Amino acid sequence: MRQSGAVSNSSDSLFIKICGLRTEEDVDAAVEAGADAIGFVLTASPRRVDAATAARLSRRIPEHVLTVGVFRGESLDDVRSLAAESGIRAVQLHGSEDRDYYDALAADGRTLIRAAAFGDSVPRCGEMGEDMLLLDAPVPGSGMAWDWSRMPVADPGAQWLLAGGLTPDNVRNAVDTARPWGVDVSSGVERSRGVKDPALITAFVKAARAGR
Ligand SMILES: O=C(O)c1ccccc1N[C@@H]1O[C@H](COP(=O)(O)O)[C@@H](O)[C@H]1O
Repeated sequence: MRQSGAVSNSSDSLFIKICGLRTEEDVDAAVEAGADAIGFVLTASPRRVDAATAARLSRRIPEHVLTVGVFRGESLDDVRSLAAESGIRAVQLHGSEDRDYYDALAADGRTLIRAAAFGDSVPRCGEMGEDMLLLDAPVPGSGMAWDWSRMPVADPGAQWLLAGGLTPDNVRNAVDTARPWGVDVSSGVERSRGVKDPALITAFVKAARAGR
């Protein structure tokens, strides 16, 4: 792994990313609960924030928590300028970006997360030079789950995150079944679409790490 993108878990346990945060209250809840990464959606979504808001919220986040910008289909120039303006350290890409695109962001020193839908062929972490691979449902941010039970027979490589339809109620079973390096959640910690619930954020982190 590139040194610039090196990522470690805060507690040598499951890596936990909470995504789509928009308020100070939600950011504080995620940090206090022990999240390893916090995501800001900088692309079209009910959870979208502008770069200035992401920058303001990022200033509340301690250094050991990775700040992530989520993108889908933006040009390289747009991602670069939004990442610089918001001050996020990692970039999560949901589009069909090519290797040159990844390499350019890596050269900027960004940690890279490649998002892919789980399908017939399982992608491997690092194929595009990314630091983490996120395996998600076909529609990201929809709250829809996929068949995690297929994961023990597939091998996506070291630092892969399970996403798609996770909740405080199902995350422990999902982790025990699929054995990911980390998990990522958005819809499952919301009281309504795009509106996070701090109590659900706390419950998610607690449930994900239960017994660890
Ligand atoms: O949250 C969104 O609206 C979104 C938009 C565009 C790309 C990704 C998005 N979210 C990502 O979706 C997964 C899982 O979400 P969920 O828990 O099933 O709602 C997560 O990685 C988000 O970062």
